[in-house]
Amino acid sequence: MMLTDLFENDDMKLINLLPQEGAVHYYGKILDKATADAYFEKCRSELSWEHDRSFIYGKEIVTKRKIAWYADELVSYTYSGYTKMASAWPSFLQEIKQVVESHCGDVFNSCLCNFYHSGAEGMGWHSDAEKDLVENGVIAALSLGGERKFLFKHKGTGEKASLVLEHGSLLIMKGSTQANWLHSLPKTKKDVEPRVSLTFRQMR
Ligand SMILES: O=C(O)CCC(=O)C(=O)O
Ligand SMILES: [Fe+2]
Repeated sequence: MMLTDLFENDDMKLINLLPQEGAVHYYGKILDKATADAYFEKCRSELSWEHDRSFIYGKEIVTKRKIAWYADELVSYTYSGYTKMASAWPSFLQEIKQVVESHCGDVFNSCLCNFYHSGAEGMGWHSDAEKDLVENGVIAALSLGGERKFLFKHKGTGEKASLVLEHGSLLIMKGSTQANWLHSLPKTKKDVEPRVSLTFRQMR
């Protein structure tokens, strides 16, 4: 490595987990355990969790996983035949948003929160490139609770990458990641603790 390479990035521990056509940075644990524990508990008890619903091939799908959605403006968005309304930010979630923003240097105006009760719940292969999101925008995912594996698969070559999302950790997906890669949170037979992910997003 040349000396100049060391200075290309302010934060030297950051390496791109994707080999091509996108950028995924894992910051590791950005919260100490006590703070992460307290935020997990607040999220679990205070966010307005609902099952996610969609219509796929004319059939209504209700997820076991629960979601909650917050945004600067109380916008709604429609996908798969359902219109969802954003809620106003609880102050502790805004506090977390600021911590996340201070780490990655990007600014977010919404947060989709996921609650996985156990390893029997996960999220299948998808990318987050809805038309309501800024094109090639940044998504920052803060993980709280049980550790889970997270996978990436290239849409063209099928190439894979994976990592473990720890309690209190931050993962950033940016650039052309959503255009070129799918990601998933696989279900697991392991006895894992409940998990919350806070996915901060940039909406148009
Ligand atoms: O739970 C996670 O860490 C990721 C969830 C996800 O991919 C999403 O909300 O789009
Ligand atoms: Fe996603």
